[in-house]
Amino acid sequence: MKRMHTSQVLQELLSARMVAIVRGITRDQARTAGEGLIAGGVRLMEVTLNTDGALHMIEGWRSAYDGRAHVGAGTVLNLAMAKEAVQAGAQFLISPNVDQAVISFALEQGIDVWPGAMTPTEIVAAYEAGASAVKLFPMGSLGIGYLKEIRAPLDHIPLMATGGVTIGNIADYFEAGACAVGIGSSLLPKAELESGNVEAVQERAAAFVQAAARTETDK
Ligand SMILES: O=C[C@H](O)COP(=O)(O)O
Repeated sequence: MKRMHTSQVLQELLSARMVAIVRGITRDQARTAGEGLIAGGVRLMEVTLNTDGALHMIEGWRSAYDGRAHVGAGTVLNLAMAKEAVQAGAQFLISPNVDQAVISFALEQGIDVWPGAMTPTEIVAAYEAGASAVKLFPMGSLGIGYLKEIRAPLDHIPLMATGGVTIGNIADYFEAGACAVGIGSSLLPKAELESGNVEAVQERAAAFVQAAARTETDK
């Protein structure tokens, strides 16, 4: 099995411990989001492919924030979408599902792929196929207890908890064993993006970055 445990993007994920997710935003809002996230210290940013103009946003963020953040594609459901995302410059691929063709393609391209899985069988299948981490989704519905139980037999697999992560519960996910979290709506509220308030995005992003940062008590 090919695995990329030493990739720079994975190291960044394990160090920053958070990925900012944008979904369903406009081009103007992507500019506001990008500027605020970067200013707030976010180092991994994902545009979901079910966002109109997602590929342009990935291209735009890549050229605007090169060297400051890694930009990836989310909601990569199949091989065709994976190819488009990589063509646009995506540096990592995230999915809500486990698709072997997407994983194989990412490995061929030397790009990290973090498929979304819920059950132990799906999680192990994704990892055995070569994913460098697995997105545990949807955490908002599964709950912290689920993550804790899954970690017991699967503590060799880095799990990125995604769905329902807020500033109020983010610490619980790390305590339960998440290697990182994916954060969408609570990090980038629609109203803030609609008003173009870069400072508000920056402030919120900085609070999440600080909450995700490793402390001495972390394992
Ligand atoms: O795919 C990930 C989710 O869209 C993020 O969920 P969230 O908005 O609850 O953070």
